[in-house]
Amino acid sequence: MTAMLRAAGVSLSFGDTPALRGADVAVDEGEIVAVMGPSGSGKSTLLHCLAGILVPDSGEIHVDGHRIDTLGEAARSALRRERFGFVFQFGQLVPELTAAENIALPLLLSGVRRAPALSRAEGWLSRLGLDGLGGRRSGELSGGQAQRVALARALAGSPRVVFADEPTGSLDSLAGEQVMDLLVGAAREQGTTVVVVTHDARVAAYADREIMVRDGRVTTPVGTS
Ligand SMILES: Nc1ncnc2c1ncn2[C@@H]1O[C@H](COP(=O)(O)OP(=O)(O)OP(=O)(O)O)[C@@H](O)[C@H]1O
Repeated sequence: MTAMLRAAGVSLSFGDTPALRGADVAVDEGEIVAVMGPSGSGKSTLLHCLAGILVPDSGEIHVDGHRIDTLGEAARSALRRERFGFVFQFGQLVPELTAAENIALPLLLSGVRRAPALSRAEGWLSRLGLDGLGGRRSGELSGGQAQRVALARALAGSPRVVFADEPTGSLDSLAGEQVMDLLVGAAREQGTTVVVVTHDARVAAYADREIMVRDGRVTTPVGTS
């Protein structure tokens, strides 16, 4: 079976700082993988390479069997828009837009008309327990609510892969659990592949598999094969 995501011998430095040093990883379609490891070990950099945000200095990145690190910025940006969803630690909602408009934004950017995009956004709001909050702006939402809106925005376009970087890092444990329940539930239902960077063992427990990044390389955690 072709891996949905594959990094082979990926190295990347920021100036003199090596962030990745020959990282290898493969993630199957529909798999939920937690990326763990010490601070500064290269987890976010690996996620950004797999997602086509950063281009490695050497090595290869393949998505669904196609090499992407050789593509130009426009093609990688189209790939991200069409196939990937993103959730970051601090939601990163557009403050000028309402919750519903934030969720609808990627749909609008991919050519869905405003009315159906907003109606799909409302469907996600209801599914995530946010009925009635569609008209609020991000400053009028709690952290947990805003993060659920960010999750809906990531999922609304039915992406093949969701990349989440510390998605619960700014939340208390109850709100964090809600976000992970919703992310994992939706991913399982839609067969979405999920890569989640986390320091939190409770978040990693939602994953099918944990990978450990140390000193810019992927290692397998002790005690697993
Ligand atoms: N934009 C950047 N410019 C310069 N150095 C960077 C940049 N991004 C990351 N680094 C460096 O690359 C290394 C890996 O960073 P990365 O953010 O991937 O680690 P991480 O494992 O995700 O860390 P954390 O768990 O603290 O978020 C670190 O030494 C970091 O300081």
